[in-house]
This record gives sequence, C-alpha cells and structure tokens, in this order.
Amino acid sequence: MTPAARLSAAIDLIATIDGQRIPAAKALKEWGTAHRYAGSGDRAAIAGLVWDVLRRRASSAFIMDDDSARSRVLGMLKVERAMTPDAIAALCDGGRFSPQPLSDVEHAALSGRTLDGAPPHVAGDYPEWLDGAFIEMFGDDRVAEATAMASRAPLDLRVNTLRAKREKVLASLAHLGASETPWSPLGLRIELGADARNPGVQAEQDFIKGAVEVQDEGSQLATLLSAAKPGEQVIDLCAGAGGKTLALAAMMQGKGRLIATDSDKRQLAPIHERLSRAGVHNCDIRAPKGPADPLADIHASADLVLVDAPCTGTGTWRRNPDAKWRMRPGALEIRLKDQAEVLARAATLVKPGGRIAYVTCSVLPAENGGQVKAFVAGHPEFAVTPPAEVAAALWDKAEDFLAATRTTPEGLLMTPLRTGTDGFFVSVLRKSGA
Ligand SMILES: C[S@@+](CC[C@H](N)C(=O)[O-])C[C@H]1O[C@@H](n2cnc3c(N)ncnc32)[C@H](O)[C@@H]1O
Repeated sequence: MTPAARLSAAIDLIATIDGQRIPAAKALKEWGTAHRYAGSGDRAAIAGLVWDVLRRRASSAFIMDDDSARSRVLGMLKVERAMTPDAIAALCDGGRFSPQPLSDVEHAALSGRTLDGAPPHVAGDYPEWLDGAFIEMFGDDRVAEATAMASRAPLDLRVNTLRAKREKVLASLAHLGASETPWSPLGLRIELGADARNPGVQAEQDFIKGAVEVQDEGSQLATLLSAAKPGEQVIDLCAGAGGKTLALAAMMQGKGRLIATDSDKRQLAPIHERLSRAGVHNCDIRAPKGPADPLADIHASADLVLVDAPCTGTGTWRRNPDAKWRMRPGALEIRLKDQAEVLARAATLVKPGGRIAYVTCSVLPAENGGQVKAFVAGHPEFAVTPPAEVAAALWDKAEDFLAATRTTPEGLLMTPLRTGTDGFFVSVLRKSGA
C-alpha cells in the first residue's frame, strides 16, 4: 500500500471507531481480517496512524476546527507528526486509493491555526471532566504533563536477575536498539517508531529463557521502592498477571516467602507460566476458590504487602490512548471504593513494624494522596514513610529521582514528563510496633 492508501484506511478506521463506538484494537483486528492483502508493514503503519489520532483527538480537531474522522487524521499529521501543509496535501492527491485533495478551508486550517488559545483539556488531549483533578495535581503544568501522557511510549524491559545480568542482555538485544533505562538498574528500553511495529521481543532467546520481561520502567521502580528483601514474607495482594510478582521475586533472590493473589482468578492465569519461565521457586499462588478467603491463614505476619491497586489507569494513557476517552466519572468512583477495601484488607495482613506499599498507575489525586490520607486517618497505627526515605531504595539515583518525581507528603508520583515513565504513584505505609 502507498502512504496515501494507508492514510485513507486510517480515515475509514477512525470513522468506524466513532460510528460504531467500538474499541480501536477491535476495529484494527477486524480491518486486518477484511484486508488480508495488506502486509505487516501496512498494518503497523495504519495502526500507528490510528493510535496517534486517538492520542491527539481533541487537539487534532481543534487545529482543523472540525471533528470529523478525516479532519482529525489530517490535524494529527500536523500536531503529532509535525508535517507541513504541503506534505499533507501531497498525500491527499485524490488518486484511486488516496484521500480526496485538501479543500481550501482544510489547507487554510493546516497553514494558519495553532493550539494557542485552546483550553488546557484540548491542548493537552484529556477529558474535560478531569480538568479539576489535573489542576489539583499539576496546576499550570497540566498541558505539558498531559501532552507527555499523550505521547508514544517506548517498550521497556526488566532484566530478571534470577537469570541474567543487565550488561549481558543489553549486548544480546543490541540489534533491537536496546539501551539502559535512566532510573531502574534492571531496565532496558527500545524506542518504537510511529509505525507501532512490534520488535518481536517475545521471540528472543532472552525472553524465552526468562532473562527479560516486558515491564514499564515506572512499574519496575514502583516495585523497587517497596524495598522487598530476601528472607521476608511478602504478599502481592493484587497480583494480576504477575508483572510485579516477578519483580518482587527477583528482589527476594529466591529467599523468603512470596504469596500472590488477586480477587479475580482469571487475571492470575498467566502468572504460572511466567513464574516458571523466570525461575521463581518461592512463590505461592493463591487463586480464590468460591467465597473462601485465600489468605485466611495469614494474620498480621507479612513484612510487606504490595497493593498494586485497581485504578483508572490514567498513568498508562500513553499505551492505551483509547481508554482515556472511554473513561467515565462512575469508573473512578468504583475504583476509589475498591482501593479503600484492598488497603483495609492489607492492614490486617501486615505485622507490627511491617509495611504496605500502595501503588497505582494513576495520576489522579483522589486515587493517590487522597486514598492514603483517608487510610491513615482510619488506621492510626500506620504512618506514611517520608518520600525521601522511600526513594533511598534507588541508592545512587535516589536524590535525582526524588527531584524528578512530583512529591507530596503522601508519596511519590512518576509521570511521562518528569521521569519518562508511565504515571505511577507509590506510598509506603509503615505499621507501628516491632
Ligand atoms: C493494577 S492491576 C494488577 C497488575 C499486576 N500487579 C501487575 O503488575 O501485572 C490490579 C488488580 O487488582 C485486582 N483487584 C481488584 N480488586 C481487588 C481486591 N478487592 N482484592 C484483590 N485484588 C483486586 C484486579 O483483578 C487486578 O488484577
């Protein structure tokens, strides 16, 4: 397919996603099935266009002063890909498989309109109803923060120290353009191009042998900040597919007891294979069976409970731009209730002197500092560990990392703008007594 034909396909797909209100991933899959002649390069390029339009949905429409599918694709080429009006016009040549030529109005919009004067939620591409939360968290930086949250994310990997050293994996993944991540001592990063092409890490020997896992650097750091140690009893209360369980296991170096559970046993399904690939032998997976509590035998004995809380996922919009426009206030309310419940449960599992590491992949204050404040108010036996002490887990990087994050008395917030990671909040809550 020519670049113009790919552009045409992207316009059709955006119209389908809008018209049928279906998730972008589903629309792309169905398009692939219906257009089997399209090669993998075409599919990746078209997917890249579609994801970029979703990332910059509001600002692309503003630039064109029109929010039709065609206008948003054209506007995205300007705001996200910095294409000139002439370059865009050259793609829209009216050929058999190309978009129609630009109208005078479209050409004038692409030439003359800018984002100056756009409201913050439009310039930063986030839902208007979240503006209050963004003001509370980011103030005048909210457009810059939200724009970074709308950017493309790299592919981050975590080297599994139970199997390999970072230098070795770095050398063996050099052909994918891997480099070290700035903060995590275990991280490798592969920058992805606009065509969203998957570098096929899962087919690499390092992945097959469990030497690396896909994990955003922010998620790696959140786990490192929990400071899990060999010999401890650690509970991963919201383990899901096990991204953080695997990282905890490596920190524990095979010593001590790691328990992974989740309220939804289906979420836990991939964890078995992942743990075995990673060479983890000290993890007890407790999938719920009916109404019985899978942790009924544990009473105030854990050194550490990791609460990787169910949240709105606003911190991961870079990877899932569709989600930000689908999010509704009701979803936030449900998450807030879930988070309070999980924290209350964690409180009963921690031993005196032990700690809860509360983590979200959200930037919203209500899910982060707000939740922590409410928890300590209701559980006076817990106190927030000062963020500077939490950051100390990163050794020589601690000071710079602390300065890069947005710190509040309740915890640390990483953001795409400040730390180059997904948005992650971390708070360590210590229980009194010893
Ligand atoms: C952020 S995800 C976990 C991601 C996972 N820890 C990882 O790093 O791959 C949150 C998880 O919390 C689980 N969850 C929701 N409510 C819960 C509850 N009340 N108790 C335990 N887990 C819960 C969800 O099923 C979901 O798997």
